[in-house]
Amino acid sequence: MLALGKLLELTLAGHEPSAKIQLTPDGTRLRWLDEGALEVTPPAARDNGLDLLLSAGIHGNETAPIELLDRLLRGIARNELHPAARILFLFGNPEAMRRGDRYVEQDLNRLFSGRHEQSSGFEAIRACDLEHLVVNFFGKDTGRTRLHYDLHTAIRASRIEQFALYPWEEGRAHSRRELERLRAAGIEAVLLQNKASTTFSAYTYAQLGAEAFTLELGKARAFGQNELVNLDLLENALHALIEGREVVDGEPTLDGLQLFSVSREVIKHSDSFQLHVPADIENFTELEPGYLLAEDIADTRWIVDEQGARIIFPNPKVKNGHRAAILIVPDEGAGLV
Ligand SMILES: O=C(O)CCC(=O)N[C@@H](CCC(=O)O)C(=O)O
Ligand SMILES: [Zn+2]
Repeated sequence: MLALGKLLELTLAGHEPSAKIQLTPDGTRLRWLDEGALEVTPPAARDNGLDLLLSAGIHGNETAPIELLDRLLRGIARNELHPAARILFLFGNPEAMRRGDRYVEQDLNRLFSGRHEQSSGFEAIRACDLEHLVVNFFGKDTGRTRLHYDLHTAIRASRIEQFALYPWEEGRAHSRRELERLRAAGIEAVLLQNKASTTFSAYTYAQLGAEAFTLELGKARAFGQNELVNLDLLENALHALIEGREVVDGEPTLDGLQLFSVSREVIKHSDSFQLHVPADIENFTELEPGYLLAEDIADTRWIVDEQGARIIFPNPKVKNGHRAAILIVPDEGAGLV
């Protein structure tokens, strides 16, 4: 296998490869760009016009998606997968990956869309570097199709194990076709966002015009302990995207895909913040109207008043000013186009 196919090994070892460009026997070019960053270019005759950004390790301890990208890249470097798409593979936070931690100094996934300019330190520099890498990858050619999957795992167990978060931009509708593709890739639910955010997928969606998603793929575990997460459908879908084949097999449908929208984000304002849910509560647990969810300084209280409300990402340990939970409600999908 080509040495650049071992991007994960190189990244975990903190090694810069001596040969930065390698060609597979079928003419696919691999180019190492930076720590954890590798561009794949198919031969011109096979290029189908898709620019596919695949990222994982934005949170360093979320290993199942990192291992998935490693398998895809090795498949290409072994000449087993034959790309028709241009692809940028990114391991988001190499230092956090080496430490097995979510982040080093601060959450990288809160620093995009220029938010890094208001900050400093390790993750702020990395967010700026990642933005540059992606801008250069997508380039100025607006005739090509831009697609970004930012792969994650969640901190806690979930009643719906594999789900997507679909970013938001003023005046832009969410795409039914993209959701059909996600359904075929084993995604069971999609959360339609309704406000701007500083995550990586929100950046590529709103600033760079890509179709972009954060994919949550089970519970975060250490390297080599991901056998309980079945990513076969997603892996098949990514093989198809990479090779320029149709992901949806048969008639496209959203049947079985659960849609939600954000009702409220619970923001932690102070050290007095209290979240009144069991420590082991699962994502997508339903909360009854009247439930006192959280309290904070100045008698701030979050009481559930939505029918069919569910909670995701409850985390009272986030820094002040950050999101400590999201309350979501079922969505009919009326705004899809
Ligand atoms: O499990 C948790 O509590 C957090 C999981 C996580 O990191 N989720 C992403 C979602 C990104 C998005 O909103 O698109 C994050 O919070 O960064
Ligand atoms: Zn994550």
